[in-house]
Amino acid sequence: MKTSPIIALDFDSSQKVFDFLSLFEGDMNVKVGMQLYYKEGPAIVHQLKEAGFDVFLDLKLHDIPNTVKSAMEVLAKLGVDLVNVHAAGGKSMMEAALEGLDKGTPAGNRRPSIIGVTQLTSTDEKQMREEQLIDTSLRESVLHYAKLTQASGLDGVVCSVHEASLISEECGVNFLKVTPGIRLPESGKHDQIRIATPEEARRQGSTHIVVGRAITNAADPRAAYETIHSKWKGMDGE
Ligand SMILES: O=C(O)c1cc(=O)[nH]c(=O)n1[C@@H]1O[C@H](COP(=O)(O)O)[C@@H](O)[C@H]1O
Repeated sequence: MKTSPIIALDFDSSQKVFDFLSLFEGDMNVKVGMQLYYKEGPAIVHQLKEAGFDVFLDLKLHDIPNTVKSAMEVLAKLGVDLVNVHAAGGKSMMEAALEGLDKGTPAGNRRPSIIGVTQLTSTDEKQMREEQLIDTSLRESVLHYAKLTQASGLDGVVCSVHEASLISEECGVNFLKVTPGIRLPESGKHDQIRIATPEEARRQGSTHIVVGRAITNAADPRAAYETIHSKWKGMDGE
Protein backbone atom coordinates (compact mmCIF):
# COMPACT_ATOMS: atom_id res chain seq x y z
CA MET A 1 0.00 0.00 0.00
CA LYS A 2 1.02 3.60 -0.48
CA THR A 3 2.27 5.34 2.66
CA SER A 4 -0.60 7.86 2.75
CA PRO A 5 -3.10 7.56 5.64
CA ILE A 6 -5.52 4.64 5.40
CA ILE A 7 -9.06 5.95 5.80
CA ALA A 8 -11.33 3.58 7.75
CA LEU A 9 -14.58 3.47 5.77
CA ASP A 10 -16.75 2.56 8.75
CA PHE A 11 -20.06 3.22 6.98
CA ASP A 12 -23.13 1.02 6.68
CA SER A 13 -23.68 1.27 2.91
CA SER A 14 -21.75 1.66 -0.32
CA GLN A 15 -23.91 4.70 -1.09
CA LYS A 16 -22.50 6.46 2.00
CA VAL A 17 -18.98 5.32 1.09
CA PHE A 18 -19.09 6.78 -2.39
CA ASP A 19 -20.83 9.99 -1.22
CA PHE A 20 -17.96 10.38 1.24
CA LEU A 21 -15.22 9.53 -1.28
CA SER A 22 -16.68 12.02 -3.78
CA LEU A 23 -15.33 14.75 -1.46
CA PHE A 24 -11.78 13.68 -2.37
CA GLU A 25 -9.60 13.57 -5.42
CA GLY A 26 -7.08 10.84 -5.99
CA ASP A 27 -6.55 7.21 -5.19
CA MET A 28 -6.19 7.04 -1.44
CA ASN A 29 -5.70 4.04 0.83
CA VAL A 30 -8.98 2.86 2.29
CA LYS A 31 -9.98 0.26 4.84
CA VAL A 32 -13.09 -1.90 4.57
CA GLY A 33 -14.04 -3.27 7.97
CA MET A 34 -16.58 -5.74 9.25
CA GLN A 35 -19.63 -3.47 9.15
CA LEU A 36 -19.23 -2.48 5.50
CA TYR A 37 -18.09 -5.90 4.28
CA TYR A 38 -20.85 -7.79 6.07
CA LYS A 39 -23.39 -5.36 4.60
CA GLU A 40 -22.13 -5.01 1.05
CA GLY A 41 -20.02 -8.13 0.52
CA PRO A 42 -17.27 -8.56 -2.10
CA ALA A 43 -18.97 -6.02 -4.42
CA ILE A 44 -17.72 -3.11 -2.33
CA VAL A 45 -14.14 -4.33 -2.66
CA HIS A 46 -14.48 -4.70 -6.44
CA GLN A 47 -15.99 -1.20 -6.71
CA LEU A 48 -13.20 0.39 -4.67
CA LYS A 49 -10.47 -1.45 -6.59
CA GLU A 50 -12.03 -0.44 -9.93
CA ALA A 51 -12.08 3.16 -8.72
CA GLY A 52 -8.31 2.93 -8.10
CA PHE A 53 -8.13 2.71 -4.30
CA ASP A 54 -5.69 0.50 -2.40
CA VAL A 55 -7.82 -1.64 -0.10
CA PHE A 56 -7.04 -2.95 3.40
CA LEU A 57 -9.69 -5.59 4.10
CA ASP A 58 -9.86 -5.63 7.89
CA LEU A 59 -11.77 -8.76 8.92
CA LYS A 60 -9.39 -9.79 11.74
CA LEU A 61 -9.69 -13.51 11.18
CA HIS A 62 -9.24 -15.75 14.23
CA ASP A 63 -10.25 -19.40 13.92
CA ILE A 64 -8.76 -22.87 13.50
CA PRO A 65 -5.96 -23.01 10.90
CA ASN A 66 -7.93 -24.84 8.21
CA THR A 67 -10.84 -22.39 8.37
CA VAL A 68 -8.55 -19.36 8.20
CA LYS A 69 -6.58 -20.87 5.33
CA SER A 70 -9.74 -21.48 3.27
CA ALA A 71 -11.08 -18.00 4.02
CA MET A 72 -7.79 -16.39 3.02
CA GLU A 73 -7.80 -18.28 -0.25
CA VAL A 74 -11.14 -16.63 -1.05
CA LEU A 75 -10.00 -13.16 0.09
CA ALA A 76 -6.84 -13.36 -2.04
CA LYS A 77 -9.02 -13.74 -5.13
CA LEU A 78 -10.70 -10.40 -4.35
CA GLY A 79 -7.49 -8.58 -5.24
CA VAL A 80 -7.20 -6.69 -1.94
CA ASP A 81 -3.84 -5.17 -0.96
CA LEU A 82 -3.74 -5.91 2.77
CA VAL A 83 -5.54 -8.32 5.13
CA ASN A 84 -5.23 -9.14 8.83
CA VAL A 85 -5.65 -11.88 11.41
CA HIS A 86 -5.49 -11.89 15.21
CA ALA A 87 -1.96 -12.92 16.24
CA ALA A 88 -3.55 -14.55 19.30
CA GLY A 89 -4.78 -17.24 16.90
CA GLY A 90 -1.23 -18.56 17.04
CA LYS A 91 1.63 -19.53 14.75
CA SER A 92 -0.06 -22.44 13.01
CA MET A 93 -3.11 -20.28 12.26
CA MET A 94 -0.95 -17.47 10.86
CA GLU A 95 1.10 -19.89 8.74
CA ALA A 96 -2.14 -21.35 7.42
CA ALA A 97 -3.42 -17.86 6.60
CA LEU A 98 -0.30 -17.21 4.55
CA GLU A 99 -0.65 -20.54 2.78
CA GLY A 100 -4.25 -19.73 1.89
CA LEU A 101 -3.27 -16.33 0.54
CA ASP A 102 -0.48 -17.82 -1.57
CA LYS A 103 -2.84 -20.43 -2.95
CA GLY A 104 -5.63 -17.95 -3.73
CA THR A 105 -3.54 -15.22 -5.36
CA PRO A 106 -4.16 -15.32 -9.11
CA ALA A 107 -1.09 -16.13 -11.21
CA GLY A 108 0.87 -13.00 -12.08
CA ASN A 109 -0.68 -10.98 -9.22
CA ARG A 110 1.08 -9.89 -6.06
CA ARG A 111 0.01 -11.68 -2.90
CA PRO A 112 -1.86 -9.32 -0.54
CA SER A 113 0.26 -8.26 2.44
CA ILE A 114 -0.86 -9.81 5.72
CA ILE A 115 -0.48 -8.45 9.23
CA GLY A 116 -1.27 -9.72 12.73
CA VAL A 117 -3.30 -7.72 15.25
CA THR A 118 -1.32 -7.63 18.52
CA GLN A 119 -3.32 -5.95 21.28
CA LEU A 120 -6.25 -3.81 20.08
CA THR A 121 -5.77 -0.07 20.51
CA SER A 122 -8.91 -0.07 22.68
CA THR A 123 -7.15 -2.26 25.28
CA ASP A 124 -5.11 -0.98 28.22
CA GLU A 125 -2.74 -2.90 30.46
CA LYS A 126 -5.20 -3.29 33.35
CA GLN A 127 -7.83 -4.77 31.07
CA MET A 128 -5.27 -7.06 29.45
CA ARG A 129 -4.06 -8.36 32.82
CA GLU A 130 -7.55 -8.80 34.31
CA GLU A 131 -9.53 -10.00 31.28
CA GLN A 132 -6.94 -11.90 29.25
CA LEU A 133 -4.94 -13.05 32.30
CA ILE A 134 -1.69 -11.98 30.63
CA ASP A 135 0.79 -11.37 33.42
CA THR A 136 3.23 -8.99 31.74
CA SER A 137 3.32 -5.38 30.55
CA LEU A 138 1.23 -4.40 27.56
CA ARG A 139 4.35 -3.47 25.59
CA GLU A 140 5.84 -6.92 26.27
CA SER A 141 2.64 -8.59 25.14
CA VAL A 142 2.55 -6.54 21.92
CA LEU A 143 6.20 -7.32 21.27
CA HIS A 144 5.62 -11.02 21.91
CA TYR A 145 2.81 -11.06 19.33
CA ALA A 146 4.96 -9.08 16.87
CA LYS A 147 7.78 -11.61 17.13
CA LEU A 148 5.32 -14.50 16.79
CA THR A 149 3.80 -12.85 13.72
CA GLN A 150 7.22 -12.37 12.17
CA ALA A 151 8.23 -15.97 12.97
CA SER A 152 5.05 -17.08 11.18
CA GLY A 153 6.22 -15.32 8.02
CA LEU A 154 3.71 -12.44 8.00
CA ASP A 155 4.55 -8.94 6.77
CA GLY A 156 3.87 -6.94 9.91
CA VAL A 157 1.47 -6.08 12.69
CA VAL A 158 -1.31 -3.81 13.81
CA CYS A 159 -0.22 -2.09 17.01
CA SER A 160 -0.49 1.33 18.60
CA VAL A 161 1.98 4.12 17.91
CA HIS A 162 3.34 3.61 21.44
CA GLU A 163 4.84 0.22 20.57
CA ALA A 164 6.00 1.01 17.02
CA SER A 165 9.62 1.97 17.80
CA LEU A 166 10.13 -1.07 20.04
CA ILE A 167 8.86 -3.32 17.24
CA SER A 168 11.17 -1.60 14.72
CA GLU A 169 14.13 -2.30 17.00
CA GLU A 170 13.24 -5.97 17.43
CA CYS A 171 11.65 -6.88 14.10
CA GLY A 172 13.25 -4.36 11.76
CA VAL A 173 12.15 -1.11 10.16
CA ASN A 174 10.66 -2.86 7.13
CA PHE A 175 8.31 -5.01 9.21
CA LEU A 176 4.94 -3.22 8.82
CA LYS A 177 3.65 -1.27 11.81
CA VAL A 178 0.08 -0.30 10.93
CA THR A 179 -1.20 1.97 13.66
CA PRO A 180 -4.85 2.91 14.30
CA GLY A 181 -5.99 5.10 17.21
CA ILE A 182 -4.84 8.26 15.43
CA ARG A 183 -6.30 11.47 16.78
CA LEU A 184 -5.76 15.19 16.27
CA PRO A 185 -5.54 17.11 19.57
CA GLU A 186 -9.08 18.38 19.00
CA SER A 187 -10.64 15.01 18.06
CA GLY A 188 -12.41 12.87 20.67
CA LYS A 189 -10.90 9.66 22.00
CA HIS A 190 -14.14 7.65 21.60
CA ASP A 191 -13.59 3.97 22.49
CA GLN A 192 -9.84 4.07 21.79
CA ILE A 193 -7.27 4.01 24.60
CA ARG A 194 -3.76 3.92 23.10
CA ILE A 195 -4.12 6.99 20.87
CA ALA A 196 -1.51 9.27 19.28
CA THR A 197 -1.21 12.14 16.82
CA PRO A 198 0.00 11.67 13.23
CA GLU A 199 3.27 13.47 14.08
CA GLU A 200 3.92 11.04 16.92
CA ALA A 201 3.23 8.12 14.59
CA ARG A 202 5.84 9.50 12.23
CA ARG A 203 8.38 9.95 15.02
CA GLN A 204 7.82 6.47 16.45
CA GLY A 205 8.26 4.74 13.08
CA SER A 206 4.74 3.63 12.16
CA THR A 207 4.80 2.52 8.54
CA HIS A 208 1.07 3.26 8.07
CA ILE A 209 -1.63 5.07 10.01
CA VAL A 210 -5.31 4.14 10.04
CA VAL A 211 -7.72 7.01 10.59
CA GLY A 212 -11.49 6.77 10.84
CA ARG A 213 -13.63 9.16 12.84
CA ALA A 214 -11.09 12.02 12.98
CA ILE A 215 -11.80 12.29 9.23
CA THR A 216 -15.24 10.75 8.68
CA ASN A 217 -16.89 12.72 11.52
CA ALA A 218 -15.11 15.99 10.74
CA ALA A 219 -17.15 18.99 9.60
CA ASP A 220 -14.79 19.16 6.60
CA PRO A 221 -13.45 15.61 6.00
CA ARG A 222 -11.19 16.63 3.17
CA ALA A 223 -9.53 19.36 5.24
CA ALA A 224 -9.11 16.89 8.13
CA TYR A 225 -7.53 14.34 5.76
CA GLU A 226 -5.15 16.93 4.36
CA THR A 227 -4.14 18.13 7.83
CA ILE A 228 -3.47 14.57 8.97
CA HIS A 229 -1.68 13.70 5.75
CA SER A 230 0.65 16.71 5.98
CA LYS A 231 1.45 16.08 9.66
CA TRP A 232 2.07 12.40 8.88
CA LYS A 233 4.32 13.12 5.90
CA GLY A 234 6.60 15.16 8.13
CA MET A 235 9.35 17.43 7.02
CA ASP A 236 10.92 15.30 4.31
CA GLY A 237 7.83 15.53 2.09
CA GLU A 238 7.85 11.80 1.32
O1 LIG B 1 -7.18 -3.67 12.60
C1 LIG B 1 -7.58 -2.49 12.72
O2 LIG B 1 -7.69 -1.78 11.74
C2 LIG B 1 -7.76 -1.95 14.08
C3 LIG B 1 -7.00 -2.53 15.09
C4 LIG B 1 -6.92 -1.93 16.34
O3 LIG B 1 -6.20 -2.37 17.24
N1 LIG B 1 -7.65 -0.79 16.55
C5 LIG B 1 -8.46 -0.23 15.60
O4 LIG B 1 -9.05 0.82 15.87
N2 LIG B 1 -8.57 -0.83 14.36
C6 LIG B 1 -9.50 -0.27 13.35
O5 LIG B 1 -9.09 1.05 13.00
C7 LIG B 1 -10.22 1.92 12.86
C8 LIG B 1 -10.04 3.08 13.81
O6 LIG B 1 -11.12 3.94 13.68
P1 LIG B 1 -11.17 5.35 14.44
O7 LIG B 1 -11.03 5.08 15.91
O8 LIG B 1 -12.53 5.89 14.08
O9 LIG B 1 -10.04 6.17 13.90
C9 LIG B 1 -11.47 1.09 13.11
O10 LIG B 1 -12.00 0.75 11.85
C10 LIG B 1 -10.96 -0.15 13.82
O11 LIG B 1 -11.68 -1.31 13.47
